[in-house]
Formats: sequence, C-alpha cells, structure tokens
Amino acid sequence: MLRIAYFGPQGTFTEQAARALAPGEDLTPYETVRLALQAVRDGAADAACVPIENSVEGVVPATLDGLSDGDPLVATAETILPIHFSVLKRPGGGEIRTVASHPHALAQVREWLEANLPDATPVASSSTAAAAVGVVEGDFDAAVSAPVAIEHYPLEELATGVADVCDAQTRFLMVRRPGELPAPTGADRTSIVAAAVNRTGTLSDLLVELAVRGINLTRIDARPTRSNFGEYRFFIDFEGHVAEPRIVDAMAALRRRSHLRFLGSYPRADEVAATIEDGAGNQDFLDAQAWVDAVLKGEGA
Ligand SMILES: O=C(O)C(=O)C[C@]1(C(=O)O)C=C[C@@H](O)C=C1
Repeated sequence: MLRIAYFGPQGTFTEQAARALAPGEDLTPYETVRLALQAVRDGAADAACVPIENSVEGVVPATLDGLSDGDPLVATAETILPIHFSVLKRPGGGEIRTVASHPHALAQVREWLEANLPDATPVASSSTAAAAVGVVEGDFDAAVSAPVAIEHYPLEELATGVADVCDAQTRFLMVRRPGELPAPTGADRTSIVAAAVNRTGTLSDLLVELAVRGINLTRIDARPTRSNFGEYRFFIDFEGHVAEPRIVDAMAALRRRSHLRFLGSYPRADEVAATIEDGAGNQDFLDAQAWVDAVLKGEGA
C-alpha cells in the first residue's frame, strides 16, 4: 500500500483530492503543505497531495515555494475539485463573532460573509479543517470548511453550498521523488519553474521558446526568489509531455536560457488534448531531425 501524505488535518479539500487520486492507499495528514512535501523528501511518504491553484484566488504560494526549494519533486497526477463550502458551528452554539478558514477559502466566501455574518470577524487558519478543529476547541465560533469536515468533527451546519462563485474549482497535484514518468496520453500538462537573470526581455525570451514551437501555456505565475529583492522565479505550465519530441526541443531551449527545474509531466484532469500547430507536431520534429541526421551522414541536403 502506498503511503500518501496530504495537506490536512482530516477533512480538508486536499484529503478529498488525495482519496480521488489514490483510492484505498494509506493517507496521513500533515499540518502544512511544506511538511507534507518534506515527508516525501524524507522518505516517510511515497507521494504527497497538495493544492496548487484555485480558479478564484489563484495559486497556493506554499505549494509553489515548496516545490521550487529543497530536493526535487515531480507531479505525476492532478485532479480538479469543485469548491463550495459548509459553514460549521458548535451544536447549539451562541453568537458568531469569529469565523475562521484558510485564506483562500475566506476569499471565496467574502460576499456571503458580508451578507450573512456581517458582524463576524474573519480569522485566517492553516487549512479549512484546522478552522473546524478550532471551532471544536472553542477558539472560533464558526469555520468555513469542506463539506466532508462534518463527518470528522462534532459540529453542525449553519449553511451548506456556500460559494461567491458557484463554479469555483481547485486543482491538486500528487507529487513524488523523481522516478519513472507517467506515460504520455496526448492530453498532458508539463510544469516547470525557471529562474533567469534579471535583464531586459528575459521572460519574453523564455515564452518565445514555447510560442515558436506552438506550445500552449496553461498557467504562468511569478514568485520572488526570496534571496534578492526584485528577482523572480517563473512557474510555467504548458500543454504536452516531456517524452514528446516537440517538448524535448522546447525544454532543451529553456534549459539553455534559465535555471530550470522540471516539476512533472502528467495527464490533465480535464482530458483536454494538446493544441498542435501546423508544422509543430511531434512527427514534424522527428522528420526535421531525420533530415539533419541525413545531412550529417552526407546522405541528403
Ligand atoms: O484547506 C483546505 O481544505 C485545502 O485543501 C486548501 C484549499 C486551498 O489551498 O485553496 C483548497 C481548496 C479551497 O480552495 C480552499 C482551501
């Protein structure tokens, strides 16, 4: 049985994602994303499930920083969950003066809180489930939690199906120590982080390497390097798998232009097939390479 670390405690959306990605495996909650990733690096877990981006609030900084620092880890799978919340309180309970949750969750229910609990003070907690634990322990009066949290904690629902944006989604990754890659499916995503020198055109030079090969971006984010003010790392997701000739070509070019870390090639949860531009398909790259090989052997021109 695989040992799967996940961003917990029990009852987070991430636990739900881990169950979807690794059904029947041995799941262990860790209090922070960093600790879940560390468990994989230390060998205490075979893989970790962590949130990466939300359609309303954007990226999860702890995950980006956790993947770019420390020993390399690579994503082997992703899943996307619809996000709507339950607001939980102690049974009976009294006035709701504080309402706690993960900052991403609070940001996704801001309008609901203003309309329904205008006098309650929002308080940030390490996860949606940590907020539920805090309510059980009397630290807060209510928690904005994943619907499954009610199964883990002796709380009652003040409201369910809460979301300012009704079709909000969060994407989660399963990451491991580098090893065998998942096979290409034709509907894959590749994730990288690139640090380049601070000079005019650096970012555009990186993006051009993808654009000229007809490779479609699915996400780009910048995070500070944390060492030199004003220096950034670029987290780039694009369509395709590193085992494809067109992606190999792009990765080699990016590697020449930046300090590059490969963060994985894995099947897309939405199964959207990669866009292939005319003349930029894998066979086009293979044919071009075969032509160059023939030239080198003196067999063609
Ligand atoms: O706290 C949780 O339940 C999580 O799994 C984290 C997280 C996030 O990081 O965005 C996941 C989904 C929701 O968007 C809110 C919180």
